[in-house]
Amino acid sequence: MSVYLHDIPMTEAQRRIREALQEAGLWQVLGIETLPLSEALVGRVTAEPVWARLSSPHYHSAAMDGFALRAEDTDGAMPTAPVTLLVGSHAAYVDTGDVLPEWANAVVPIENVEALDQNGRPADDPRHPYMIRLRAALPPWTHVRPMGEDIVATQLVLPAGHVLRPVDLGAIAACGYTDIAVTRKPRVAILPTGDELVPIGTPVKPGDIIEFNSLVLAAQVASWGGEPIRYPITPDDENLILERVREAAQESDLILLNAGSSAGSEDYSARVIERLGELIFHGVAVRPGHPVIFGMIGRPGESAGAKVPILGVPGYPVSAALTGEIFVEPLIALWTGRPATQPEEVEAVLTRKITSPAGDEDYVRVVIGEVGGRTVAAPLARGAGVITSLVRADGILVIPSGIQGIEAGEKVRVRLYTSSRVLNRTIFAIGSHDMSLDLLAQFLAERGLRLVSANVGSLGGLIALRRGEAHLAGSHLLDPETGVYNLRYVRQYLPNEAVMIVRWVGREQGLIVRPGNPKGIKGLEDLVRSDVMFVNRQRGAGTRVLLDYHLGRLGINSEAIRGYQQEEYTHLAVAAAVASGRADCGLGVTAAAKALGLDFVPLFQEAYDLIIPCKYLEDERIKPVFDLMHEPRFRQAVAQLPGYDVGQMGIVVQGC
Ligand SMILES: Nc1nc2c(c(=O)[nH]1)N[C@H]1C(S)=C(S)[C@@H](COP(=O)(O)OP(=O)(O)OC[C@H]3O[C@@H](n4cnc5c(N)ncnc54)[C@H](O)[C@@H]3O)O[C@H]1N2
Ligand code: MOO
Repeated sequence: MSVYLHDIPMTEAQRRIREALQEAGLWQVLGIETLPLSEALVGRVTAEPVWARLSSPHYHSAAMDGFALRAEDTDGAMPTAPVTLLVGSHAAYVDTGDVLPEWANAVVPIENVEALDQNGRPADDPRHPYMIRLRAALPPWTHVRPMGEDIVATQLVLPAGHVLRPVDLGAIAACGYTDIAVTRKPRVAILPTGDELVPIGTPVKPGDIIEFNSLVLAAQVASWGGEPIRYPITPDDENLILERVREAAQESDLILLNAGSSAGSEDYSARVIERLGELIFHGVAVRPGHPVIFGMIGRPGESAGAKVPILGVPGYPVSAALTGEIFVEPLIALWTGRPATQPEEVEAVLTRKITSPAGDEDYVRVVIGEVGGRTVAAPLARGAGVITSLVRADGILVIPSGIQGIEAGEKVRVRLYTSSRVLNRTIFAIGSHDMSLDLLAQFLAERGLRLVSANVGSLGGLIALRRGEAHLAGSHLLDPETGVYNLRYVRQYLPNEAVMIVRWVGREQGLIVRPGNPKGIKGLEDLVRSDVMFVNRQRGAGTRVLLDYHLGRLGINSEAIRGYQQEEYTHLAVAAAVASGRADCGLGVTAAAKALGLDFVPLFQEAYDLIIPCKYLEDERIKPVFDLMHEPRFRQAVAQLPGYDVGQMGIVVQGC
């Protein structure tokens, strides 16, 4: 039977991995080594319990600088009836940590005694007086650290399977050890493959992909307690890949063969594994990451039984990173003898409907906020190539394989990447994205706050506010009848919610044209020229509304515009259409033209407002947003963005 790209359920994949490793004698800790405590052992796992050899302290020790004495000798001491003790026979000076004299059982701090000379006058050297006078009695063992206060010899200090932290090393040394038995770090070979890959730092041309999966996988392996070995890029050549894998099998405990896992003409991973050993599965019903491969190959130069597990890690960066989390982390946990990581989970309300492929376990990246007493989760981009979806993610929502989707408003469980404490310091914005919000996020971070934004367009933002799922929404919806921004839409979509509309920025919209503006395009009037090809935004986009509004005012019939029907979904996609020559111009923001080195014909200033429910105006998280609107340093930073105007920032369009 061919196992080639046939998805099996996750539990079946886990079972096959376990059985293959059990058979190879690898379903256990890989090895134990005894290392000096002076080596960097933080993150290593104890291989055996640590039983104290010594007590700590291992003698009765003074806990204060002062005088050791017998507590009984101070009985009856009072402010009006002091007790005097002779130094030498009844009291002895000690520093903190000194051995307590055999005969003593308490220490009085030096500042609590009168140090006197033979004549009862203050002594010249208070540490070596003739006698001391006390005006309070001391109970026995006052200011003494008795032997074993910290650790009693024979006591369990740390169990086996414990991940060492800096403080643990101190306790181990204190209880009499110089070295410790820890589990061996699994060596994980990481082999990036692909003709299109170029090393980090190489100037790129179209088709080149900066090789970074090996960087991510290596960092994951190191952070989980393994020892990564990164190999150079191997081109898409079956024999070269085979040679590299063979080489890696000699020096590693696990091989991660990256990319070439799917069904493309140059996807060799499965074949290479078959040639070197046994292909155990190819395809698991998880998204992203479904073409993952697992096999066992022989270890060259060793007995026939010696095997090395190999994972074919899918090439798409999100798939690669998640494959690390799902498959590699538990193996490193097993081999190092620690429990697998159990992420903290929260229950959250989903802000947007998501669909999921039937039969697959689906890993949806989400951002999370605490809004109006509820925890809400907004899904991020789903593409397996969108590494920033993992960078931005606060957690992962796993949709089980039997479920084909989840409706907005349903409760879901999310595995957290971000600590739940941080979520309380998060402002959750849903709506139209604007670059100035990225700056706002930076300035808020200086104040210990996090701004998380989910970009769903202006209208989507108003709907999120209506459902109580955001603290604020950015919006730039023009009313074609009045030429006023946002007001009418807010009344229409939020009839029962008191909200403030505050002007945030003015943004320049204009025509994105090729460098040097070869067609001499000056305004919307030029769109009807027979030699001009236009590219449009999709219906419902704020920019499309703006275009139609101005065409109407100028009396231009959209049917006369060549390319009016060509629709793109983002500013950057419009710019890309112009850059490639598919269109001569399109309406968009300055920044999109700049990003692709294009020219820009400024036409209109549009308003981008923040819509904030009145009930959040007093929220500790929202106040700094208003402070920043008036802070010169912030206004200046926004004004420096190309095509931005902050002249009206902070003006209240509709108050509470
Ligand atoms: N006919 C099918 N095609 C694909 C399937 C399928 O089931 N049938 N699955 C898709 C899925 S899902 C994934 S995931 C990918 C897996 O692809 P491969 O493992 O074969 O990897 P490539 O095609 O070589 O690369 C995919 C993508 O990732 C980039 N990449 C690869 N390595 C690196 C690296 N080290 N650093 C950064 N980026 C990397 C590569 O350039 C590609 O853009 O297959 C789908 N196709
Ligand atoms: O399922 Mo593929 O693994 O990322 O998109």
